[in-house]
Amino acid sequence: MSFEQPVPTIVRDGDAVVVIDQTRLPHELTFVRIETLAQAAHAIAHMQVRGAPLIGATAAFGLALALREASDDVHLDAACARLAATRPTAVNLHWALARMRARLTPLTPAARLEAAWAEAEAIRREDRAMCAAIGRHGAARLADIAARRDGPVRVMTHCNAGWVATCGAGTALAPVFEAHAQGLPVHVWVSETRPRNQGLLTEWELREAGVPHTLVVDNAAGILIARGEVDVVITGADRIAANGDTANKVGTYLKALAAHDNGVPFWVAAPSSTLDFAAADGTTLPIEDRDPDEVRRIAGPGEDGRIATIALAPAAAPAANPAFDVTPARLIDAIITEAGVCAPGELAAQRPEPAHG
Ligand SMILES: CSC[C@H]1O[C@H](OP(=O)(O)O)[C@H](O)[C@@H]1O
Repeated sequence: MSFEQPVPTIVRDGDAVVVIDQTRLPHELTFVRIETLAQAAHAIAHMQVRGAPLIGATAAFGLALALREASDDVHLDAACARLAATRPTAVNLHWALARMRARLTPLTPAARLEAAWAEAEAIRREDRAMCAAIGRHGAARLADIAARRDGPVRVMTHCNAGWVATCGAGTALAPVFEAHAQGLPVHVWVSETRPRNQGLLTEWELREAGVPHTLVVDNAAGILIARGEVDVVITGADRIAANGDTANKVGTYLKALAAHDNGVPFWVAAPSSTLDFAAADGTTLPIEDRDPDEVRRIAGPGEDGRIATIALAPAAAPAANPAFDVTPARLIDAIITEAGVCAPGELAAQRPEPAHG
C-alpha cells in the first residue's frame, strides 16, 4: 500500500480553492478559502501556501481566479506579473505561469476561464503523480542502503519537502513515506530549519504517519553526520540549474558540505517542474531575501494554547534573512525526479517536453 497525501493541500471548491494555512501548522490544521487573485498572491507571499510544487499549483489556480474577474490579454498579463512577483526562487511558480500562459493566450477571452481551471487541475494532478514516482524511485535507493546495514536507514532532512509542500506525497519525504509503507525500517533526523522552522511541519507529518524520527536543531547536523549516525541526506529543491546546482532552503549547502566531508550520500528530490534549464549553473539562481523580522521573532502556542509571536531579538538588532542558498552539483550525489535517479550531470536527459507547442 503506497503512501497517500492525508489531507488535500489544494482543492477546487466551486469558484474558489481551499488550501491549508501552513502558517498555523503544526499547532493547528486550518484552511483558507481563496476566491481572488489578490488572496492567492497573499497566500503565496506570506507562506500560508509554501513549498515549490504547491506554490506552482496555487499560482495556476490563482490565474483561474483572476480570469473570473476579466480574461482579456491585459488582465491575463497583469495577473501573471502579480503572481510572478510573489516569490522569486521556486521556479515551479514561473513554470506554472508559463504553462498557463501558453495554454490560454491562443484562446479567445471567453474560452479562457474554463481552460484555466482545467489546466490548473492538470498541474495539480500531475504533481501528485510526480511525487508518487519520486517516492518509488527514492524508496528503491533506500532499500539498497538497508540491504547493506543492520537497523533502520537513517535519513537526515532539511526544511519541509513533505506532502504539505506539494500536491501529493512530497518530494524529499516521499521516499521515506514510501519506504515506511513498504515496511522498510527508517529513522529520520529532522532539522528544525530556522527561521521559519519548516522542519516542525516535517516532524508533524512523520509523527502523523508513524515514521520514527528525532527533531534536532540545524547546527546538530554536523556532529550527527560526523559521528556516522546518518546514512543519507535527502532535501527538496526550489530551482535546479542545468548543471545540477540546486537552490533550496538556506542551510542546505552547509548540510551538503558536512555530508561530502564525511562520505555521506546527498540526494536532492524534485519534480521536473523544478528544473530550470534556462540557468546554466547556480550563479544566476535568484535567492529570496525575506523580512529580517523572521529572524528576530518566532511564533508558537503560549501557555493559553493560542498562537503568539514573541521577539527573540530586539527590533534594533540588525538582521539578514536570505531564505535560500545554492548547493553546487559537486556536492550532490543523486537527483531524484519522477523520471528516475540520475547524477547532476545527467539532467539534460530529463528535460521535459514543452507542455503546449
Ligand atoms: C517540496 S518543497 C521544496 C522546497 O520549498 C521550500 O521552501 P519554502 O518553505 O520557502 O517554500 C524548501 O526550500 C523545500 O525544500
